[in-house]
Amino acid sequence: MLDSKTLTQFIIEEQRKISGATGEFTLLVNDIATSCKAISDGVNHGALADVLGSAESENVQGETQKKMDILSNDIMLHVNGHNGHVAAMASEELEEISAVPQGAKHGKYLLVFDPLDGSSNMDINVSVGTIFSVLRAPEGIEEPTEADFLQPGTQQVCAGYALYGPCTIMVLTTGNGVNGFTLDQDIGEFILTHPNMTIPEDTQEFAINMSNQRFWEAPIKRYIDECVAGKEGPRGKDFNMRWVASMVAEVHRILTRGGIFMYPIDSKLKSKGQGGKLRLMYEANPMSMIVEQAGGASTTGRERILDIQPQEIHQRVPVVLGSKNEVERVTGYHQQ
Ligand SMILES: O=P(O)(O)OC[C@H]1O[C@](O)(COP(=O)(O)O)[C@@H](O)[C@@H]1O
Ligand SMILES: [Mg+2]
Ligand SMILES: [Mg+2]
Repeated sequence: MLDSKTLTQFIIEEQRKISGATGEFTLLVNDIATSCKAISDGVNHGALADVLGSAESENVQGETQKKMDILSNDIMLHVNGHNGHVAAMASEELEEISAVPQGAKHGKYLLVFDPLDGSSNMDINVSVGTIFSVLRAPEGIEEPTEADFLQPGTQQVCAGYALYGPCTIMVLTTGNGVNGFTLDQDIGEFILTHPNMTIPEDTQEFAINMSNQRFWEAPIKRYIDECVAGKEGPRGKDFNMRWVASMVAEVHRILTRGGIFMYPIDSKLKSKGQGGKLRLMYEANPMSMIVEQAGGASTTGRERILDIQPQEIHQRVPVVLGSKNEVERVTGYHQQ
């Protein structure tokens, strides 16, 4: 085991290639990794600790928060807010952005995160995760505002997730490919186990919540009908289907064996005045950077997600991501 690289060693080596790197980014990634180790420990305790079930509160999305949503949010804020590497943070579980505590040193990064993704799976012991995105804070500004966070996904310095499944894995990119690290619970270190993850351009596996079928737009209906028609249909090949209801688990499966994941816009979401289900800043953007860095593609069905100019911190967008040729086919159907 000791001949494998730890996450910290890997990031230090990467940063050495960047002239002018101060080491602050390495320390930030270390803090995020520490946060995810603590969240992993919480998740793994399940009913042994008071982390299952709902809290008596709602988040800005109008969703009833799970106890683990709140605990993981507190962990991310506490661990990353006190070490002087971030200037401010934003979270799925907070309506407003969170400035670093009074008196704490301000760092040069902005941290955006979904502290617990797939939280509807927490009580049924199915994989959940944490998703994060790192942006640069505007220089010389003491108190960043929400507007400073509203940068297109192409401006991300780093994006990653931790998946709390049968084992805990952290996957991240700093713009030089995608690497995965498995948490060795014995030594408490993330170890490089999945170097240079890539997504095959073709796939025969799709993921979508089929129960929304009657609300879908025609291009999505056509694409899924053709997949379901299989060999006998215009695609001439059979497709398999998966739906874990944790975006982190879907994306990890796609990074591991290919696939296409879709949470498209539909008439039900539109009727609620929503631009999609998933959130741009802390779900779609970080996952899109990872997917593109692994050779895949990520669109709304109509445009590249990383090119979108964000309008507000909890903005929702349609998501179609994964194996390049399938994503391009779905996007093509939207243009016809
Ligand atoms: O409940 P549905 O329609 O299956 O949606 C599942 C999707 O919602 C999410 O759970 C939303 O994320 P949160 O759990 O962080 O709110 C995604 O992880 C997942 O892909
Ligand atoms: Mg989520
Ligand atoms: Mg969440």
